[in-house]
Amino acid sequence: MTTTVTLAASMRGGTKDYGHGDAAVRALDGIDVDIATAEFTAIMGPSGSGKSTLLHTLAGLDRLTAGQSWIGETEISALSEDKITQVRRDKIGFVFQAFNLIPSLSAKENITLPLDISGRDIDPAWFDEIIGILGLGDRLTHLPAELSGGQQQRVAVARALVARPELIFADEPSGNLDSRSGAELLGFMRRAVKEFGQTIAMVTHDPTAASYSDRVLFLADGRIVDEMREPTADAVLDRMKQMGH
Ligand SMILES: Nc1ncnc2c1ncn2[C@@H]1O[C@H](COP(=O)(O)OP(=O)(O)OP(=O)(O)O)[C@@H](O)[C@H]1O
Repeated sequence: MTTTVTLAASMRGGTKDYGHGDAAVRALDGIDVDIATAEFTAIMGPSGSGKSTLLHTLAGLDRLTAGQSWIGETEISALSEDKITQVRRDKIGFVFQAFNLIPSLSAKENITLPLDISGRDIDPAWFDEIIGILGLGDRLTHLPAELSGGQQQRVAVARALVARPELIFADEPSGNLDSRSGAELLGFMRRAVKEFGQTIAMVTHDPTAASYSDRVLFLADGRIVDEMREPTADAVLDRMKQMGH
């Protein structure tokens, strides 16, 4: 029996240089990677190994110097900035450490902003489900400044999920949270993958956070040097130690 894996994102020969001459840094050095649909992928590696650069170039927030990358079937490395912006808006949700909530908008307005911007309707049942699972029902009229860090982060997750993006990119999503809120958030992300078929790619330094994923990619010096399926926190920690982290 053969099974076809659908790809939510991929990269071939991904190379990214910053700066010029003596100051030049090769942040990505010929990366080949596939992000399968309905899978939770964690990206780990020492500081400066290229994790954020990989996430940003996969998401079309930054351009490769050489090589190709795709979101679904669309080769974004071949598109103009305007077209990339459109692909990002239509297909991608972001959960970054700086929550990027708009201070003057309520939690609910922040959550529905991506749909409002792209002129799409809100699916009320889906909205209610996300809000229920994230426990934000009694916080929807609050401004971000009136919410705890954990609640703000959950608003950012709800905003990323509400448009049912094909792919969510997360950069240290639990980084600013206490361990209980972090575990809740990661548990929810895992549920979104298992129960709703959401695809998530997440950068993290934390072996426990990585253990919520289906697959960990290990980066070193801009290259993928290893991967691990069904990771446990201990196995990830051992691997990181071997890498001299
Ligand atoms: N805008 C930039 N200009 C110049 N160099 C950069 C830029 N962004 C990243 N770099 C360099 O590229 C390399 C990879 O950086 P990147 O942020 O992707 O690593 P990382 O693995 O995410 O690191 P960390 O875990 O510390 O966040 C580093 O050497 C970094 O100094």
